[in-house]
Amino acid sequence: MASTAPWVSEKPTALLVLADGTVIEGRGLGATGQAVGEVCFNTALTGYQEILTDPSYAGQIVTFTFPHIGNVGVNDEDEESLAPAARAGAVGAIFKADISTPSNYRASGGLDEWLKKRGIVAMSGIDTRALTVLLREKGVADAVIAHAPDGDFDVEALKKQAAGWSGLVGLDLAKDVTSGQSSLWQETPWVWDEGYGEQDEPSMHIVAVDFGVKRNILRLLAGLGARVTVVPATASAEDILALKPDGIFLSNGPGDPAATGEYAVPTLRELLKTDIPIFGICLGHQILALATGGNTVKMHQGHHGANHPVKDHTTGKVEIVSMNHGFAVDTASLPEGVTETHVSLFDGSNCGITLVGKPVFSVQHHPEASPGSQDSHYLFRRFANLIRARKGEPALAERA
Ligand SMILES: NC(=O)CC[C@H](N)C(=O)O
Repeated sequence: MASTAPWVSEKPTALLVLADGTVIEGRGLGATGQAVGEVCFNTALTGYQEILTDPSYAGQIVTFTFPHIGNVGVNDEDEESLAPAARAGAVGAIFKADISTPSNYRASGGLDEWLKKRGIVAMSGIDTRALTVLLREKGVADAVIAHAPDGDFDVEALKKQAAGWSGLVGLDLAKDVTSGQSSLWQETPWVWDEGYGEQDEPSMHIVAVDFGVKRNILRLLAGLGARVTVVPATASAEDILALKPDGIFLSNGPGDPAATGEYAVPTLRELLKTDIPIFGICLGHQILALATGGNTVKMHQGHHGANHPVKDHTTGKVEIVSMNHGFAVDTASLPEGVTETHVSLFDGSNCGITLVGKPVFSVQHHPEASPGSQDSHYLFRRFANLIRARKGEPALAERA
């Protein structure tokens, strides 16, 4: 099937080629060349820069259901990835409307230039509603997004490339985006130095295992009054414990949790033998579930948005959250001693667990709210309270 959007009358300068041979034409934006990845749709109305720089999107091409993306430009603070390289984040982006001139007091530049600089291949002028319907019906798709300003494409080669890609199942991508593990950036361990939030003197030490950590998570951990040391995804339990943490944080990250779990699960099982509080988000949640003996499964279309309802069974409250995951913890696989704490009200899938009698819990969604509502910020205070309880300090109010 070839589909040309009615408003594209010129020669297409970008193609999205799905593994099943579907070819969708549009206007090229951002980096030229091509990128292979899994196409998913994100329903957030805001936060496109946070979304595109979320390292959990490595290996993925994001199509935005909101039609007008780019109108507030880009700035340095909204960058979620700590690594400057393109591969620490989405590899491709799909928009309905062309990018307009940025209009916002925070903007330091335009989205198109930024996409180019970051190496993200993008396209506009396509019917993103039709593409979303297709992804909802058939599930997320392996694809190639290609941008050639002269409009010359070898469509057959692109089809072959899309069909030949392995897909995300079985892929450990955390090792590619974690700090210290690649030539991307930082030596590890390193200490977060963008401020301690509310207090000058840190009162606790949190070691964050970086599977592709987002900047706003580190900001919020520091905001608890913590000194935060970041270690690579492959850090051993010995390395982590040598840092004498008061709490251990397991970050979000890209790829298949079972693949990353091959090295992360044995480490975590060692850490679970201690009484140190542990908090996991997204990939960190999935790895915790795997460490307890549970399973993860690939989802049909995943959850990607900033408007998902999740229920916290421990309080009975519903929170509106940011989501970005394509794998999920299989609730039925959770062993005795693991309690489900949160559930998605969209499809009933698992969104949180706690280990009975242990100061250990994790959630599937993104309580750092980047982008998205701040309903789940209380989870950071819940973590701080576990650490404070172990130190004999009084609890903070969970909800501000
Ligand atoms: N945001 C995340 O950490 C995503 C976790 C995992 N890569 C998934 O897609 O389910």
